[in-house]
Amino acid sequence: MNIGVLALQGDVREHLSALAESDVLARPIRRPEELADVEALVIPGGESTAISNLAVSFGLLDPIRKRIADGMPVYGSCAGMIMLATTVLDGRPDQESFQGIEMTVRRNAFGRQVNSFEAAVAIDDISGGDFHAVFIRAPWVEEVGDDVRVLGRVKDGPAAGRIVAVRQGNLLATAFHPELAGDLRVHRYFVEMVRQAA
Ligand SMILES: NC(=O)CC[C@H](N)C(=O)O
Repeated sequence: MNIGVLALQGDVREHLSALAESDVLARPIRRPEELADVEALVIPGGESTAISNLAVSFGLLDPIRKRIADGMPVYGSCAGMIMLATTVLDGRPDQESFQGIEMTVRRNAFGRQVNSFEAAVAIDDISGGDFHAVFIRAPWVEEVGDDVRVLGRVKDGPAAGRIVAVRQGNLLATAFHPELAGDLRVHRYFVEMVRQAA
C-alpha cells in the first residue's frame, strides 16, 4: 500500500510513525511527481496558513485538488482538517484549501486561552471506547453539507457537542491529533478506507 504524508510543514514524522505502526510504510511528499506515486495522502497537523503557502509554492495545490476530485483517499488532522474544508472561518484572506469536504471550519475555534486541551471523543465506526483526544489550537466544524457524515463530537466540558471528526466519501478529517496520542485506531481506520478504495 502506497500512502504519502504531505511533508511541507507540521507533524509529518508522527504520522509516518503512526502509519508504520499500522503496518504501512508511508513516504513524505513534497513534489507533484511524488504525489503521482501514491494512492492516498495524509495531511498533518501544523499551521494551515504555512501549509497553504508552501503548497502553492511547491506546485501542489492544484494537483492535490485534482486527485481529491478524482477520489483519492485523504486523511487530515487539525491543520489537515482545515486544508480539506470548502469554507474556512478566521483564516488568513489569502489562505487556500484543497477543498473536498463540504464543511465550514473555524480555525483556532476553542479560544485563545485554551491553546491545548484533552477531551473524550466517541467516533462512530471505530470501536474500542472513547478517544482521549488531544487538541492544539484546533478548529471545530460549524456546518456540514448533506453528504458529510459527522463521526465524532466532544463529549464533555465547555466544548461539549462540537463536531471534531467527519467523513465524506474517501475523505476523513479530525480536529484532534491521534498521531500524538499513541492511539492507532484512526490511522488503522484510514488504512482500511484506502484498502476499500483500491
Ligand atoms: N495543531 C494544529 O494543526 C493547529 C492548526 C492551526 N491552528 C491552523 O490554523 O492551521
